Amino acid sequence: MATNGSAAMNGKDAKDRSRSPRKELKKDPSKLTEEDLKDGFSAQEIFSSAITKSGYTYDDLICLPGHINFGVHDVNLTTRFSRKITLKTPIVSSPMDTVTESNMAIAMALEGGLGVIHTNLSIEAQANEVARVKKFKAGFIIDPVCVPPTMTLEELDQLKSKLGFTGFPVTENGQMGRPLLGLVTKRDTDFITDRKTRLSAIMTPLSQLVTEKEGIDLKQANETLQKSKKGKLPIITNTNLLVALVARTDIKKNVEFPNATKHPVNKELLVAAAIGTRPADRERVRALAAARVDAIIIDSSQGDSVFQHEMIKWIKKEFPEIQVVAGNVVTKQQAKHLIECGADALRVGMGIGSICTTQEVCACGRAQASAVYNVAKLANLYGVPILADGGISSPGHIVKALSLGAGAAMCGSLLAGTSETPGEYFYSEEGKRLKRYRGMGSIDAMKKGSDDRYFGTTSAIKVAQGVSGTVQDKGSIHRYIPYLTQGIRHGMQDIGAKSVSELQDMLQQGHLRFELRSAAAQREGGVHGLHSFERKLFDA
Ligand SMILES: NC(=O)C1=CN([C@@H]2O[C@H](COP(=O)(O)OP(=O)(O)OC[C@H]3O[C@@H](n4cnc5c(N)ncnc54)[C@H](O)[C@@H]3O)[C@@H](O)[C@H]2O)C=CC1
Ligand SMILES: O=c1[nH]c(=O)c2[nH+]cn([C@@H]3O[C@H](COP(=O)(O)O)[C@@H](O)[C@H]3O)c2[nH]1
Ligand SMILES: [K+]
Repeated sequence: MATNGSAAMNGKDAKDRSRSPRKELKKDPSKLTEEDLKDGFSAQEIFSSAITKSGYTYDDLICLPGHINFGVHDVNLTTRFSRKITLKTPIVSSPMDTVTESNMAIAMALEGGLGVIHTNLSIEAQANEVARVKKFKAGFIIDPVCVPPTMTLEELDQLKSKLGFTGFPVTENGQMGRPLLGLVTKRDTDFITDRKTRLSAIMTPLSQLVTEKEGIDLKQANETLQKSKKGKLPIITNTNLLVALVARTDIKKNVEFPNATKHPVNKELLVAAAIGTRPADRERVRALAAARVDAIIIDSSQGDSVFQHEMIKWIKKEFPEIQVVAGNVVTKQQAKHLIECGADALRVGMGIGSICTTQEVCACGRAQASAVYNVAKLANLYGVPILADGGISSPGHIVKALSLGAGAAMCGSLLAGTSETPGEYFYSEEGKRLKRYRGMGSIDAMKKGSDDRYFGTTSAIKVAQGVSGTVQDKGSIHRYIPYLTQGIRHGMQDIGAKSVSELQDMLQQGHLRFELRSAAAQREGGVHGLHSFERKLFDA
């Protein structure tokens, strides 16, 4: 620059320049330096609040493309959830009562992510949800609906029409884990005209059943089913207690889950669960630990409280093998406090979720891209991963969260409405298939359970920090997560990052380039100028 400037003072050059200024500025392309080719801005330049004094969120930004020298399938999404847990899919489902119970946690873990069981349940019920995930074995039904021998065919008919399946184990008292007495299937029941007949009279008794003993694997179970030509195979203990049921129809549709998040030794799926910071939550932690939970998420909108500091230290002392995810935080100072108490990961996001009203009600929070970038930068110094929690409504948002330093994205609304979430589907007036989705700080959710977290049951006024609404049916997690991960892979390929760690190295070295988007640029980036269009998410 300085030499150019002084050259311009030189008489001859000054004359040339006045004649043809463009010629002077043209640079020999063979002499272009890295600096000449730099486009956009590093994250550091964008988020340095001293310059911008603004908070930005995902939609304010766009990632500039890099160079592609690998295929989309070569992109490796393996990432860190916490100090000790890695995931092959960087997606975690929120601890919300319309998002994650055991079915969701099982599906998320099978797809390589992780589910966090919400805490709006009694201690016993929450621990039971965790246990269901830990006991899950692909192809094995670990809690089949059982019936008692005293049940009549009439009652069985009602059960069948409600549940949609036809074969049931008959056990003492009709409970799981009790001695198996027999099995009733269509063959036993179809031609009986007196529907008052009790099952004990028509069931196939245990002595005539093909069964297998506890400990058998799916391959062996499959062989036995094929050899015996039966539809159902009860698995029992040496004393005939029912432990599981294997169904031929399930085996047929049982696919492999190569990305599943499993314990490296015992191969059980991993699962997390949320707790609060009240004294009674220590009892909850004990019950969750007994159910072999792998990670505990301390669920609070403002994690930097003495209550949480004490809880983290207590869990790490009592149950050092359990990973503790602390939060939520949005500033470096909050993050430092929680890391120094022993947090194994941090959850980042305040008031930015789709159902959140915290920023409006409490005036506190932070735009999410700024929160993720700043907290990740600090946490990275300690080797602690962060979860970008909330505000994710597309695979592109997940790419941006990873690009700003997050280990994984925690999603509520994005995953709500899938078939594995709690709650029944219903139809809107226009015929759309919907499920409920609500904030854990909404009046509805508080009424169900989180009540005393707020102001105690005696409090006269409940201030909502969330809303309750509906979302559209998204089908099964087993189709939806592959769509999301394929989208993320395309995004990372465009950026030129073959893995999450490579992406984050690029971030730290300033090689990852971003630009802020004006309001017009954001409009341009969306669908525009059409009379109408239909958005189909994927074709599979
Ligand atoms: N990510 C976000 O932006 C937000 C999330 N939420 C969700 O709503 C739910 C409830 O969140 P919060 O209201 O933040 O729950 P919280 O349990 O952290 O706080 C509720 C109230 O209880 C108090 N409290 C907690 N432990 C205490 C103790 N041991 N002794 C005395 N007082 C204590 C807190 O100071 C606060 O006033 C969570 O599921 C959370 O994820 C709610 C608001 C915002
Ligand atoms: O302000 C809030 N009031 C609430 O009632 C509430 N409930 C959940 N959350 C947080 O929102 C995240 C899910 O957000 P998304 O739907 O955008 O994925 C979740 O993961 C939570 O962090 C709440 N925030
Ligand atoms: K919000």
